[in-house]
Amino acid sequence: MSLYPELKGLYHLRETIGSGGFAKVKLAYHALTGEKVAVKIMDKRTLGAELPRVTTEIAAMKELCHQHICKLFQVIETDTRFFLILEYCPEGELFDYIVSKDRLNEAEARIFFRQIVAAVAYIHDCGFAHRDLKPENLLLDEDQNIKLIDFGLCAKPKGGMDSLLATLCGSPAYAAPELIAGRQYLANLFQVDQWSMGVLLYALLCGFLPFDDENISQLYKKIKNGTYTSPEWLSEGSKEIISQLLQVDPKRRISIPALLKHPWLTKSFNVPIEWQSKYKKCLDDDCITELAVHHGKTRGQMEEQISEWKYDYMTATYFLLLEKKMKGKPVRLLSKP
Ligand SMILES: COc1cc(O)cc(Nc2ccc(C(=O)Nc3ccccc3)c(OCCC[NH3+])c2)c1
Repeated sequence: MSLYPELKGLYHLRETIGSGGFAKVKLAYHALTGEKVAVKIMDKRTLGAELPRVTTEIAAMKELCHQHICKLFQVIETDTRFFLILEYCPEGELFDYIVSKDRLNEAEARIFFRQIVAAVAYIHDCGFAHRDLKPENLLLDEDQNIKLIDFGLCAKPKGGMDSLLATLCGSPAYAAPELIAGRQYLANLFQVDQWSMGVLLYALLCGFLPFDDENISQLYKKIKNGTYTSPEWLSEGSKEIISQLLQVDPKRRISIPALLKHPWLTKSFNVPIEWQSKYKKCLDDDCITELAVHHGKTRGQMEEQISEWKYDYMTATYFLLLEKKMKGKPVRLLSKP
């Protein structure tokens, strides 16, 4: 008797590859494509007060589709559990990679950091702030590309910046002070990710954290004052970009647009960071055709069904066929249902 009957025939579960507070992550194979996935399993009974984080994360991930963000393929919810079917990132955590190499040289840190900035620029453009950027939340796929994970703490201010700015632009004379402050608050909400990226870049280049102390109140004092030291191996360029990110005053912190064309990040690439999603908005013909043939439907019927983006098994199968195509594998399903 399978431990998780909900997955029977859909996913073949294998070993546990991670377990944290409220979740266990297992390796699995998607039955119809044979592609590997990660399955994050959460028990509702132990989630308790954390439950809103899961619904926040699921809502956010359904809106995010980017080459440097771990993709959500399917959500299975039962009375007692959540199953998130996620993109497989076999090279593990960036954290472990840094530790294995002690610290990274500028060229390698630059490659990773360009991908991290691209992912953050994309989620900010979608109206989200991640708010929990750290090496443990940056995984590596089989090509050592960055995949941002864990959107449990992300925030999407209701309607995002636009609706709030529209209110202010519409009739600022009538806007309440907290709304004006809210605007600053909202902007700052997004700026928190820049600070975390400063800590990340420092960790990549140094192999340890800029602010660290066993005593938590000492640690908070260092962070609030923004006091950190730069090791002698850091170049002037590295020290400069880190200091522009680790500005205590969020208004003085470098913006994402400025970061995208920052000389330290464009050095030896000579092009600004291409942060937009590489996923096409339109559906992929080969995947639609294979799915239509497999399910004995017309292409039109298949397109209509996929376009509902229900994050059911059909959504997962479409995305995993697309993954196969992007990896140069045949766009084929493995067996009849
Ligand atoms: C949006 O993507 C998310 C959200 C989320 O809340 C959690 C995760 N967690 C993941 C996703 C994938 C893996 C994974 O593929 N790991 C892995 C695979 C093969 C070998 C080694 C690691 C994952 O791993 C968790 C353990 C990493 N230390 C977590 C994604």
